[in-house]
Amino acid sequence: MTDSPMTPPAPLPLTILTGFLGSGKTTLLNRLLKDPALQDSVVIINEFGEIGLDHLLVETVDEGMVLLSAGCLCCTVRGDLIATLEDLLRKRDNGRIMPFKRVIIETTGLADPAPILHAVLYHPYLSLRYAVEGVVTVVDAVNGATTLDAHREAVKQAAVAERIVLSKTDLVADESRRSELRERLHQLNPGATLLAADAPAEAVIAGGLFDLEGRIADVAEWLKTEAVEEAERESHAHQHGHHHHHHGHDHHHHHDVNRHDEKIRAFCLTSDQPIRQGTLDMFLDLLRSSQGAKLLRVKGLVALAEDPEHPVVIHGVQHVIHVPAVLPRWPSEDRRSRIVFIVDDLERDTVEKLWNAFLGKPAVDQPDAAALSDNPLSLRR
Ligand SMILES: Nc1nc2c(ncn2[C@@H]2O[C@H](COP(=O)(O)OP(=O)(O)OP(=O)(O)O)[C@@H](O)[C@H]2O)c(=O)[nH]1
Repeated sequence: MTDSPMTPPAPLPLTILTGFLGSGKTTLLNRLLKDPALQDSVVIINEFGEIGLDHLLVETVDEGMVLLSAGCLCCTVRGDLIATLEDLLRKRDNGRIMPFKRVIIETTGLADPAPILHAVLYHPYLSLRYAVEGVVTVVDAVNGATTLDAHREAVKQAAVAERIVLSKTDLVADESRRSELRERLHQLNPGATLLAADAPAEAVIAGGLFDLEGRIADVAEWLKTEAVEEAERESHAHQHGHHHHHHGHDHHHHHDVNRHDEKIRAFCLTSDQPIRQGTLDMFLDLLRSSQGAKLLRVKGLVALAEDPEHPVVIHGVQHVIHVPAVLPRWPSEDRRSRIVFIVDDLERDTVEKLWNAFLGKPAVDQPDAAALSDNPLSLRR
């Protein structure tokens, strides 16, 4: 297919690579960039990330930008990430740099990936030219648990990830320690795919919403609603289980009430009926304005009543909820609208009530308007 002046060019996949200080981001990236699948990538490293990419450098193409051996460009951002992303597009469009096919942003270890996601998703032009594939978070198997206990940034990085790469497992001989960390990460972010440090490049960087050719890949994989729903059932059963052994039994599970990740949870809301565009917009807008800071991540696939054949993909981070893409078709037989929420200190119930109210669904614990007026015992005549 050739691009005519009328059709906008296909958006370039963009991946955000994050992970706590020293977790192994650069090590992973160095390995990935040698993979042919990631040729023609641009890597953007922010100003604190001055790590040893030097041995890969072959040629300086522009100020602050270097050509890596594997056909990747690398640039270090000192200022504005937005300006850099725009500049890269301009140079690519003018043929001044290679026609890169993908952008990878490596953040500093203390970064919250949310503002980076915001920057791209909310930008009127960048959001058209870049397709955010998601966040890849590196978690170090040696220090992972301690870091999660001590730093909320690390918990957030893991909570918003599409994929979590476990590094340094070679340094942890004790399998039970490794599986404990895996279990904790799964509780924190049931939708994330857990990968080994030597996982193939495509699995780490792509495999999200878009594949390496920029085509829409497996949205179900991206949403992972089943994993989220299952984790919800488990945690529900777990809570109920606790009520039954109230009489001073030891608890097998050690619960630290101060643990950062206890308040971060994921859940999934669905609807069998297509939703009117206006209703969806109002729901998301009200949620965003009332709970914005607590919405670490919102992602979904929604059937609109106006055009049920073409589902829309919802992408949101905290105060910004963006509708970047209308899919050409449903990715599977399942045509339910599904929205996955990753929230911080926000009850499922709060969001669900709002959702039900907007969709006109009767709430479970309170009768809807019709039930009230039809009820013979109701005081209304
Ligand atoms: N044994 C082992 N060492 C690793 C692994 N991954 C990274 N390392 C080592 O961990 C140290 C930190 O790795 P980096 O890749 O620099 O970590 P980073 O996340 O980029 O670090 P910052 O950018 O400084 O936050 C280095 O000494 C790496 O060699 C791994 O899977 N196994």
